[in-house]
Amino acid sequence: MADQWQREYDFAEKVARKAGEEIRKAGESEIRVMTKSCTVDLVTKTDERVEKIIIGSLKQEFGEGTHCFIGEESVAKGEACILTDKPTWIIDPVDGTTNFVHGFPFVAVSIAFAVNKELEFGIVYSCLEDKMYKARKGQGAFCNDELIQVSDVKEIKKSIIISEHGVDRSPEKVNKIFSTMQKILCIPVHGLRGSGTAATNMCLVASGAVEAFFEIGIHCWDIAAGAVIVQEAGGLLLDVDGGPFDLMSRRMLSANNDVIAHRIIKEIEVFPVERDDAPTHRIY
Ligand SMILES: O=P(O)(O)OC[C@@]1(O)O[C@H](CO)[C@@H](O)[C@@H]1O
Ligand SMILES: [Mg+2]
Repeated sequence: MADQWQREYDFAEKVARKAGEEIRKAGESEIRVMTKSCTVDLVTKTDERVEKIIIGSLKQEFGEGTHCFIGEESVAKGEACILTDKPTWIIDPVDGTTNFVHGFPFVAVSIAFAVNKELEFGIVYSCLEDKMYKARKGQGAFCNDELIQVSDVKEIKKSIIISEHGVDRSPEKVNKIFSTMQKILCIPVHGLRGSGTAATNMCLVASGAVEAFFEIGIHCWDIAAGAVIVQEAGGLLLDVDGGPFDLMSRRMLSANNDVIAHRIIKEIEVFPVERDDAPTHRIY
């Protein structure tokens, strides 16, 4: 069916815009900060409220029980994080909560939709910049309705690379992350960056502002929407060891092309993380 999931896609954009408005408004008053897995893993009432608004709106539009949901804050409260073949929404209501709390201007709403474990579309609304990124499988990627494309740079020495350090601050992991960053910086690349939101980072790859973004320790809700956007903009997704991308593995490299991707992979010091769908999963 040609327009299957079109209604879901159109509605997701509306919901993302509404969620972004809520986040912008909430940022104007005092933000009450709480923590999740550790003292640097921040969450606010806005994260929880916006997730409820998104899931509530989707249930109202498409009917209770027809779709499954994986939402960051619902999982934090104990809901399952298992991707099945059923139509499933994968949601990060506020990607970049630390940025939101500090007034650092990159905060995104990330909404993806998967069927038979395949991502059908993704919406990333970078709400403080008012940039609506979206992509549907096979139909290209857009920012504010303009077609976007990854960069055509193939020389690593002419690239900008993004990575993030996450909230797990155990010295062994931090050492590996910074050792990887040091090696990449000293290739040398033009620069290293990080916006503080994985969803936005992926849109920066998709729109050609940077050549690659990789991270070990991200979650499916951080990257599901961005994954479609990067691929539809002509980029690729891989595991950080060069194997196939696995949404639930918490390991991801997105790049403009395979030359850049494999040059970065040579430098990445991989460390173990528990999968999102592991039965004993502890949220980081
Ligand atoms: O908790 P939040 O704000 O939704 O996630 C913020 C975030 O920085 O955490 C990831 C893990 O390091 C990031 O890359 C991701 O985008
Ligand atoms: Mg979040």
